[in-house]
Amino acid sequence: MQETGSISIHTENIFPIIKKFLYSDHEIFLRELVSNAVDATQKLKSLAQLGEYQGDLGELKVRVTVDKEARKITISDHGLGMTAEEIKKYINQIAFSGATEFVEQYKEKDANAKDQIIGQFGLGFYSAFMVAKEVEIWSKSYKNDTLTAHWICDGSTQFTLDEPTGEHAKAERGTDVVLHVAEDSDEFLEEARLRTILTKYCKFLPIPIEFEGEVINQTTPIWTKQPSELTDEDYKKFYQELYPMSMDEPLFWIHLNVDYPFNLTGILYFPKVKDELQFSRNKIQLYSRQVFITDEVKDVVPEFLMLLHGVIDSPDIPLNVSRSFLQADAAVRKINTYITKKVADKLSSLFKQDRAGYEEKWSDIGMFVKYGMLSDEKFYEKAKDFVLLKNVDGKLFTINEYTEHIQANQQDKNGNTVILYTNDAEHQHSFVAAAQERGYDVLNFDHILDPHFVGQLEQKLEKTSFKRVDADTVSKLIEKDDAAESVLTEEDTKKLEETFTTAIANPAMHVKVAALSPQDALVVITQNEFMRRMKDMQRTGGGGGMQMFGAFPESYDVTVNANHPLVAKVLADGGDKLAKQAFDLALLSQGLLKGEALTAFVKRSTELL
Ligand SMILES: Nc1ncnc2c1ncn2[C@@H]1O[C@H](COP(=O)(O)OP(=O)(O)OP(=O)(O)O)[C@@H](O)[C@H]1O
Repeated sequence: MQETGSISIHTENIFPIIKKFLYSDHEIFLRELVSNAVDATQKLKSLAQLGEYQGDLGELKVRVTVDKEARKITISDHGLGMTAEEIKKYINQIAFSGATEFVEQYKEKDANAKDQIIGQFGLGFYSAFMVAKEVEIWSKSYKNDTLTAHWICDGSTQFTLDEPTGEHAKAERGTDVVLHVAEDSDEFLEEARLRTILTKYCKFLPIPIEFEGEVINQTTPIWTKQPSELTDEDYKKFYQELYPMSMDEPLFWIHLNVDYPFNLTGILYFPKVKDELQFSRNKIQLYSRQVFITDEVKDVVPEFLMLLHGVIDSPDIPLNVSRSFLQADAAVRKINTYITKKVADKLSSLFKQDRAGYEEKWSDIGMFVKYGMLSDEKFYEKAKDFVLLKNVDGKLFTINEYTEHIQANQQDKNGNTVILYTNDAEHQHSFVAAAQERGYDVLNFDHILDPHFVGQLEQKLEKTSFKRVDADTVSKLIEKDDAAESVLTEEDTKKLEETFTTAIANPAMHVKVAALSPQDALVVITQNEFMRRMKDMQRTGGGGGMQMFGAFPESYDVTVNANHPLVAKVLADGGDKLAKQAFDLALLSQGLLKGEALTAFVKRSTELL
């Protein structure tokens, strides 16, 4: 048997679901109803432009009022209104949108209609029942000779509709939606609460919204204008309006404006960020046709750009967003890619057009750039030409400039370039100084992201490795052919190693004797680059397989310089005291000598004097 048919829905069952679960936040009822009122007004303006309405437009405001005593909230507009027939069609049929129908009907005549009308699902109106036990509509259509339509519904599937005349007739064109607020929604009868909601969602709606006698919105926010109409001051002023609490001016901004393959406008500001990873999320505000949706932009804006501030407005982002929806939405993915590209292009042009200005801002934008490179391959490809590396003298280089800069001096015997860095120039001063004495350059990688960044650069750059200055003795940092020869016999080498091992008496310190230059220190304490990096990564949340390295105890290499003039003394009788002293001095120079060991060292030094 084969049969086709249509699936039926029982309204009694589906209705509560729409009311309660469609929107997670009850406060958005106001956004929905004000949006409808704005739509009704925009539609009337369109009709007037097309000559289909020739009457007087009057003052096109949307008014919101609250009467706490009578437990009523009223949303009134002076828009196109509805006849009783239209209420039956648009309101009584859930999920039939008059907005969509209007756009369809007029899209040929009025190309802008699509961009101006907010509604699209035919569901928004019913969000009123999230806070109201009864909703009334009083409406009068713009069409000549129509009666007032009066609709009442208590949130069940029953409604009444009549066309009152005489004193009950509505005098003016437009619609009043009256909510009789339910007992459990008292909060929405508070003026302050309503004002907060209105300012949150309706601050930039294109039609004036009056609440308790005061217009609460700006109808043409600057992102809807052309960049050529705007001055730097306009952008800064708008920033201040968006973030009244912010003390700092933004560093620079990007005015977004696309209409193909999706629609998006907005302004993204680069704020001043201090060195630490201060993730001030929830800063970018997401709008759809000037209606605020959310400041949870996680899925629309790439993670690394969450530190940016500003607004994004896209009608392609549905109003009733839910997270899972956003993630899956193809338009949202495209927006994400577009924003990344725009930001990269902006940084690139700043870098090219004003290198000095760019360098000045580097301490603020460096983190965005590095984070972006780490989290987005496409961004890496663009940013590799404008990411800057800073050396210990404060000079900034691009990657290419830097490799050029150290080319002559910092190649090892296998032709690999070795980039030296410190993560704490003060702490590792003796190593930095030793490297500089050799004519090496040392980079400053002291940001929390830098261990990851170093890892990334090492993978990307060919024949290049990174070594922290304290990873080895200076002569071994970059291995050259001119290795010094040891002046010690094998027996003395062994004895020297034993003397030090006994004097140090710490299993975490691995003593080895090496032939360094006589000018180098007698003892150098280093930490293996690989192990240390793994530990660093683990500390900053490298996660996964990195965990195991954290469990290893700290371990250091203690290199004793076989060619140092003092070696003879250590090898002589009683040399262990000298060995201990030399080891402590090495610890001291790295800030590793503390507590009891430090006291003992001071005491021993005094005795020696
Ligand atoms: N104040 C109003 N004036 C005139 N018509 C209105 C008004 N409010 C609602 N309508 C009509 O009722 C229809 C349904 O409204 P509803 O809010 O449920 O859906 P929508 O606005 O079309 O879409 P969305 O679910 O995206 O908000 C609207 O499309 C419109 O035709």
